Amino acid sequence: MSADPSARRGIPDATVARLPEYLRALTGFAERGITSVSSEELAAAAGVRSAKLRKDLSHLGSYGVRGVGYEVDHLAYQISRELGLTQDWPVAIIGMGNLGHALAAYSGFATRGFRVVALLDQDSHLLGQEIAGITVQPMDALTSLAEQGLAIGVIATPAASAQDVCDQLVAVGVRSILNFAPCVLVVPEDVDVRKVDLSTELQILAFHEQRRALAAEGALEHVTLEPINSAVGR
Ligand SMILES: NC(=O)c1ccc[n+]([C@@H]2O[C@H](COP(=O)([O-])OP(=O)(O)OC[C@H]3O[C@@H](n4cnc5c(N)ncnc54)[C@H](O)[C@@H]3O)[C@@H](O)[C@H]2O)c1
Repeated sequence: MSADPSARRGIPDATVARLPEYLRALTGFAERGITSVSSEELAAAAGVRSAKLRKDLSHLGSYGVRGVGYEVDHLAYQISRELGLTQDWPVAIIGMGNLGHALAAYSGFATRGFRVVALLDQDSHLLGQEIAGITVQPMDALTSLAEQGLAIGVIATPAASAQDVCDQLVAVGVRSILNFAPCVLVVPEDVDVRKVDLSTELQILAFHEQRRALAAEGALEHVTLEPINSAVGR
């Protein structure tokens, strides 16, 4: 996914990171039968300031129409195309424990263009089991799966195994990895790794909660309490 259209057109990473949120908001409008939205309405639904939204969307060449706003379906299509979601992305999940089970059963991937094609684990007790209609396979199935086409590998193993699993994915040509294990993965330059870590998010919330409490006690002077979303550039 490194050769995506956004990178070619120089769309800032921060903008790319907000596009899924705009898409989610637009999908919500479409589900309610709303066909056009103002930048203020869309910005509010996505939790960003409208000036930032307009700037983000201008990178896509989408400026809206004065007095009308943005056409919901068209903008959703533009964003989906930019994110590569108009293509089909076959996904393999590795590590079918608690998290792997939950991810496999999550129907939201399919509706966003990510098709879970394989579930893998090294535990012989799990092999052959069916989860969400897909049979769990051993790790050596990776090579033939990659030959059939595998775009993204999701790592849901313990941290101690994650690098090894990552290396196996890279060896069969997978270039996009979503890592849930709490560790840093070492990959070649042309491989993209995204890390999901709920504990980090909780720690950030705890930090802001603590600052709020200290400010309320007057223990922190001259502290401006910014909205927490500013931490991710909203
Ligand atoms: N990112 C998050 O927010 C978040 C949340 C929950 C859990 N986690 C992490 O997700 C991972 C999985 O958590 P869990 O509770 O599902 O664990 P689990 O122990 O229930 O499942 C792990 C699975 O990985 C398999 N496995 C281990 N080594 C393997 C290898 N080399 N190749 C293939 N499969 C292998 C095991 O057989 C097991 O089925 C852990 O690293 C955990 O810390 C992350």
